[in-house]
Amino acid sequence: MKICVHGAGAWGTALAVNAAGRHEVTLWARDAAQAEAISKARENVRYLPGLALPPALTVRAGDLHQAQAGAELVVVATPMAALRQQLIALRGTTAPVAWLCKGVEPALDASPASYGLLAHEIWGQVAPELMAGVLSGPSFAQEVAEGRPTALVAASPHAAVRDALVDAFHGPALRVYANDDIVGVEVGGAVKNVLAIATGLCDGLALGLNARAALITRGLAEMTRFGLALGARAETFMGLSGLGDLVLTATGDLSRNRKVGLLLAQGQTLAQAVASLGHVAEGVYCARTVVQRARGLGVEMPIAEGVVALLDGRLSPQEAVASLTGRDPVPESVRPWMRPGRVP
Ligand SMILES: NC(=O)C1=CN([C@@H]2O[C@H](COP(=O)(O)OP(=O)(O)OC[C@H]3O[C@@H](n4cnc5c(N)ncnc54)[C@H](O)[C@@H]3O)[C@@H](O)[C@H]2O)C=CC1
Ligand SMILES: O=C(CO)COP(=O)(O)O
Repeated sequence: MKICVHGAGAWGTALAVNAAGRHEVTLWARDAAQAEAISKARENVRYLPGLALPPALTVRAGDLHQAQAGAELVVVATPMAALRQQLIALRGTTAPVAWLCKGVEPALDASPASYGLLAHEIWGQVAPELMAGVLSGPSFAQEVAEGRPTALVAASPHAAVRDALVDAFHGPALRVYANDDIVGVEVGGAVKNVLAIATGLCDGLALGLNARAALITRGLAEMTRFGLALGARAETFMGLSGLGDLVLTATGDLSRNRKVGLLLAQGQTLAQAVASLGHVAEGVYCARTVVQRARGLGVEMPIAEGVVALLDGRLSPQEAVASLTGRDPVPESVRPWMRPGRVP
């Protein structure tokens, strides 16, 4: 199978490396100098150091459509902030297209009517004619590149897209499950990043394992409520892109989002924490939008609200914790926490 991966960051490079042994893979970088450096060193020193690229993997820059000529699958591996422009650039592509980004597009402005979109909503807005979907699930790039066992989920309303993703990436160490609930899969991938900032903060403040388990469980309830209000299926949140990715990102020290929480707990400013990562931490950019959309839907997301107050500098780490521990008692069930008249 011929595959073209757009975006030579950590995740695009890792998946390209993984598939290169079985398929004809091209990794496209937007920056010609970056493509040349990767090609020469046969290593992505900037984003995935220490891993030799297989000889079969082609790295190139320049015209996107030339790079993907003849591809039977196109993978967009850029951060969420670049997805809109990538999908516009991909108009006219007849091969299945899948994005890997996990987030929500930042709102266009601060007005209540303007909210950020999930990836499939951007697709619907700018290039609905594409056969498209998302590949998500608990997967640190480093481990996938090293060939360690990993399970992903391919979600799309189009069976052809789900099948192409399974054909491309399902292999000896990488399992790819199919799901037609693209809303649920995308909500899981975006909200877990916000919750990982919260658990990073919790662990950085040494609040204990009980507190972390509470945050993960109640975080899953918030994620599910938000997803249900957007039309997702509840069972998706018990799957790879819900519980699976939440557990991985909230507890795994390879997570950039978790690292942001840990660094904020140490007293770093958000700007310092983000600068020290060298990679994108999508939770920083989508937390505000998630909360804004949840408010519009009448969905309560107290943990995400706490993260936004922390990121905005309205609450200190200790005050953000107090804003959660000091809440009035509520029932454990997911649905009653939705405001009246909004229960799906
Ligand atoms: N790294 C990981 O373990 C995983 C990351 N993801 C998601 O994949 C997405 C990408 O993450 P990473 O590769 O880790 O990010 P990264 O920070 O390692 O690299 C981002 C890459 O995107 C490129 N880029 C940025 N804007 C671009 C544009 N307009 N056009 C083309 N390329 C552009 C950058 O040059 C860079 O190569 C994020 O949404 C992330 O949440 C999902 C699963 C695993
Ligand atoms: O999405 C990921 C793992 O599934 C990567 O998480 P981070 O972006 O927090 O590193």
